Amino acid sequence: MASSDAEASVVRPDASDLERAAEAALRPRRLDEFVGQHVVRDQLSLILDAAAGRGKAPDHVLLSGPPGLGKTTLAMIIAAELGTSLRVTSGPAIQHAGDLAAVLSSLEENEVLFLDEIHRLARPAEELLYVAMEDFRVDVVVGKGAGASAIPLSLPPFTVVGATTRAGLLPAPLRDRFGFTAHLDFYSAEELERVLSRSAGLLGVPLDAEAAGEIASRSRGTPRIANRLLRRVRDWAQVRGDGRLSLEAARAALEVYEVDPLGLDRLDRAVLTALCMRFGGGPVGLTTLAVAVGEEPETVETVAEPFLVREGLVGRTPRGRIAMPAAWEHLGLTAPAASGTLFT
Ligand SMILES: Nc1ncnc2c1ncn2[C@@H]1O[C@H](COP(=O)(O)OP(=O)(O)OP(=O)(O)O)[C@@H](O)[C@H]1O
Repeated sequence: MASSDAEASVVRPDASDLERAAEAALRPRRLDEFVGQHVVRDQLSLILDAAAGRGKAPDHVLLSGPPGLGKTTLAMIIAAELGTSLRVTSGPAIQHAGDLAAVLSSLEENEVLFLDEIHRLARPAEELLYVAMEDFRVDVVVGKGAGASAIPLSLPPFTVVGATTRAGLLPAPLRDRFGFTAHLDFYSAEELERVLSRSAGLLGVPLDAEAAGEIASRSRGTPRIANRLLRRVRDWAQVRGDGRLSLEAARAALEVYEVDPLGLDRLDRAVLTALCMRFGGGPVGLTTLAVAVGEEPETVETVAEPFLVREGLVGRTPRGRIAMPAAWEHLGLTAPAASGTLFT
């Protein structure tokens, strides 16, 4: 998604470059500051303590889950807890196997290599990565064609932390090279309230408990969105209020940014409205639906749809997308009697 799209909406879970800079200040630095995800935290803490006790690099770690739930944050925490540095790259940034070989061969002992969007690595780079992760070796190919030969180059021990929003797209041989795989889940409203009160403390703004509750309930279970909404409420309180982040300030600011009580934004509502009003509740194909709302199919599928499906507003069927009863209700519309047959 283009960064301009991300900046245009406060509730999309992706982050633009500007957004990332604002986020950096709010990132938890250590495992005990990381809110929620208790099981993952506990498992990770065992792995890190054991590795520290042995004085060795821990197993490779794969983190999966939707955007904005803390994968990058956890990778940084892993490096910090191990007292080592973090090298960051991503699947799309690696065009050729040689690019990855260059990164791997410059790693220092026990460093952590964060590979974001690992499902987007090109196949030759993926194959090079298997060997590097398993045998701590890269084969540097010299020459071309029949005269080409591979010179093995040993690497110091290191840990790969891979992150993906699409774990299902990872080929099994790559998945198998990770000794620990964790799936991050959406956060509860109570956990998001804790994220918000920590962030408000760091920003030095007074956040009322009711306001924290209101923002949390409209944050789509996502800390990145919670922090973003907090900053927008802070702006409102500073410019139009008395500086205090009260319930009133939260509601007024969220109205200005068109975040509705479920946390839906303009694109979500456009999708629901098109589904119900133009297509009678569906089923309708993704491409047709995307044209109707003036967006790319990929944006509708990866940005709007997961949350709408999770909230039970949209259903996916082999014949296309359908509006669920909750969608009609949310828009204040009455479902046509015939649409009931879609669910039987
Ligand atoms: N468990 C948490 N506790 C407190 N803050 C969190 C937590 N998880 C995420 N955050 C906040 O949310 C922001 C987004 O997190 P992060 O960048 O780690 O997400 P991500 O899963 O890597 O997203 P993407 O896949 O889009 O890169 C961080 O800046 C951090 O402030």
